[in-house]
Amino acid sequence: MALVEISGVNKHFGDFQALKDITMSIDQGEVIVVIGPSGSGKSTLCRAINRLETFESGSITIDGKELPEEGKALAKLRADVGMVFQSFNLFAHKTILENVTLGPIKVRKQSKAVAEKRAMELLERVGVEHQASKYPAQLSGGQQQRVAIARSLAMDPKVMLFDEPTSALDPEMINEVLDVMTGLARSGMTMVVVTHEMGFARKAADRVIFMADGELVEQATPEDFFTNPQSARAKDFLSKILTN
Ligand SMILES: Nc1ncnc2c1ncn2[C@@H]1O[C@H](COP(=O)(O)OP(=O)(O)OP(=O)(O)O)[C@@H](O)[C@H]1O
Repeated sequence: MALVEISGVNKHFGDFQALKDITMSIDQGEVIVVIGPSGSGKSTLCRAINRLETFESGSITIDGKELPEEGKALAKLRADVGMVFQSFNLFAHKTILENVTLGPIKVRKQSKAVAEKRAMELLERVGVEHQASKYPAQLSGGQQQRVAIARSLAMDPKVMLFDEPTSALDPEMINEVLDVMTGLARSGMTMVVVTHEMGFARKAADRVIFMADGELVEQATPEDFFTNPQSARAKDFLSKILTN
């Protein structure tokens, strides 16, 4: 069975249909990169996977379990699904180390010593271990986003969702975050990444999902998608981003 099963998902904002009958599955260890024009529903799909967005019909299961709509079960599910946003969403009044240990201590009931040891390993993995005692505002955007990745990893998620993780970064910081994500992809983490970074899609994706107008239009390996897109909409999208 696939780790994530998305089946017939429909989502409206008022009269506007943002997701149209989305069906797809994600295997353990698979890296999915979701691309498509602005407003095509990529973020909405990503957010539906951990119920930051509700949807009217269809189902999403993670590890065979249907997503609960609210309450403790939903909190547990969210702990299993790491999410990294465009805005880093770190706690401003907590140190970097506290940002990473908070979830494991509160939700996973780890001791402070265990949580701190693991947090330091993760901060080292993303290259910001020397910043552990600082506060988020003292770090660059790229460093803060790497802390956000470490914070998600500290919860030992089954799947990691990234919603345009480099869009808010200055150009020189984009690669340092993408390098961390590429390492994570190669380590076997199951990942769904919404991004406009086509280089990352080519390098790290097992499968590219192309969305347009709320539909899942195409899915293929990056090599097939970028060299031989099938639909007119994908060809049009690629011709625009290649000429920009
Ligand atoms: N909370 C909301 N209320 C109303 N409309 C919304 C809301 N969130 C998203 N939408 C609309 O749904 C559509 C899909 O939005 P979504 O953010 O999923 O697109 P996207 O493909 O991620 O776009 P981008 O690449 O620009 O981030 C857009 O037309 C957007 O305006």
